[in-house]
Amino acid sequence: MKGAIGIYGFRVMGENLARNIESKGYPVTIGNRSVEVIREFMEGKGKEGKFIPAYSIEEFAASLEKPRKVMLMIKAGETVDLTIENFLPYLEPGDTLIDGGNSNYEDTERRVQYLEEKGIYYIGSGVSGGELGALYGPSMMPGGNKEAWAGVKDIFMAIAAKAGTNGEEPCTTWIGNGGSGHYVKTVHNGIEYGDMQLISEVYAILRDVVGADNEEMAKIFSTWNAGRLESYLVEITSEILNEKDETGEYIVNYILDKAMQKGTGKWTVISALEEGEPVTLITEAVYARILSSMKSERVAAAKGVEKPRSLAEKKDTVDLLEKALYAAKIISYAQGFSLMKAASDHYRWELKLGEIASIWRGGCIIRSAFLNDIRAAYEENVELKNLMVAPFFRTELEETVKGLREMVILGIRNGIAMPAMSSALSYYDGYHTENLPANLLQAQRDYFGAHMYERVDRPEGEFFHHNWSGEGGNTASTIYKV
Ligand SMILES: NC(=O)C1=CN([C@@H]2O[C@H](COP(=O)(O)OP(=O)(O)OC[C@H]3O[C@@H](n4cnc5c(N)ncnc54)[C@H](OP(=O)(O)O)[C@@H]3O)[C@@H](O)[C@H]2O)C=CC1
Ligand SMILES: O=C(CO)[C@H](O)[C@H](O)COP(=O)(O)O
Repeated sequence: MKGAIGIYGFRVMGENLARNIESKGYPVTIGNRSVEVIREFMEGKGKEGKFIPAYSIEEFAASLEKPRKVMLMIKAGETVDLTIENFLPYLEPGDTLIDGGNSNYEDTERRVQYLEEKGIYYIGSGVSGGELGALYGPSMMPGGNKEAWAGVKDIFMAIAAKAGTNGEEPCTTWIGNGGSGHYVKTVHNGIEYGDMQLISEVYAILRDVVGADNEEMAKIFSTWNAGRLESYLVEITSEILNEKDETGEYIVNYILDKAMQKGTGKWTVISALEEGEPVTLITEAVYARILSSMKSERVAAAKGVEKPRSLAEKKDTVDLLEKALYAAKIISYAQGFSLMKAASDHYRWELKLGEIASIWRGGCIIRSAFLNDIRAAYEENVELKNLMVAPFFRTELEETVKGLREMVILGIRNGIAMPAMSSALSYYDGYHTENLPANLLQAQRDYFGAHMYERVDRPEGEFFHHNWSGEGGNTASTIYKV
């Protein structure tokens, strides 16, 4: 028996993905740098299935059907470069290497080109869904060398989560060339950071202002999960809040409030700055994790600082929080999708935003009911500039932004940090403002540095300089961006 595909890297994601593939009838070669993991698996869960254990890279490559398909599920970074080098002596032109980890899209872009020169097809594929997603159906975002897609498409389609009314639409599609698959996964994770921060801010208001207990909060999230906020993250939040340990204590109450991160949120923000896209909510979500990690500084600073108290009526607040969460979520996705559009234009990836919304409906961490509405918005208008101005979302926001405004005010009145919600509101307000105060800012730039400005009574693109102090000359600085 030869492996139809090989999974190299056999921890949380690799093992579960391999079991998923095998359950669909494909024999799978399995390997890992530390081979004990493979031995243990073959003595346990792997005994019965069509798994082909490989205890060296040479054995791994030899056990695969040709042309070979090797999927790496390993730690991102230079580990991937090292592993590619280790595999190269055993691969032949026409073979395909897939990186299913959370790699940086720029690395993937480089690796696609590097391997193309050697005749090896390279796919950088985002895989989302965590442990259970990998096992029962993840969302997968493959991009890279298109010629390789035909060879792996059937396996990807078979193992991906299924969405849609009939549950028959696979949550995977070819994303585009170069590093586009990993780029889309990076933005997915950025949006994931945003969703998690928003939910955490709701939790802070419920816990610290409303005074709701874990059981009540779990019920609130569970009720929301039956409505327009239906999503995996809202669902698991309800379960997390209810979970007790063996002593009967709520586990979440004992978890240290220091958030960690592996880097994909940061990459989203770096890309947003490079593309000139105001992805403020995800940026704040990344900073919120960083601030949370400064636990000892926070503890010291908090001593003796009294929080303002402004109580709120429970029923009204819960209703307003639902609106706030929904509005902020729309705004966050508007930013994320706008970023993907900008990157797509920049890198000429031709990303199909409706399809991306579609494959995020199942399997992945940000799966939610409202991705159906996002898909519909892009189906209606592929050139949509911003989700907030799509007719459906415009109406939804008109109804819910009031809740967001009220909850940000409530947070401010109670000294609760609401970075994601307040940045969402500022973005919404800024985007819907005809006259921003940037005229004054432009005047300041021109005053101190002769950087020039455009005028409201002249066509855009025509630049002016004024000698504000009377002492400067008429020479203006040139217009450019570094
Ligand atoms: N966990 C999750 O929920 C998700 C993870 N991902 C991504 O999938 C990939 C795998 O994730 P996960 O299963 O959590 O595992 P980890 O991210 O913890 O990575 C561990 C794997 O990387 C291998 N590895 C580390 N260093 C090297 C090296 N120098 N050479 C060869 N192999 C090495 C390990 O081998 P060894 O056992 O020998 O140490 C092990 O197989 C990562 O890129 C991750 O970001 C994607 C979606 C969800
Ligand atoms: O890719 C994922 C889900 O889609 C991972 O779970 C992700 O790595 C989590 O990121 P972080 O550790 O930065 O919170």
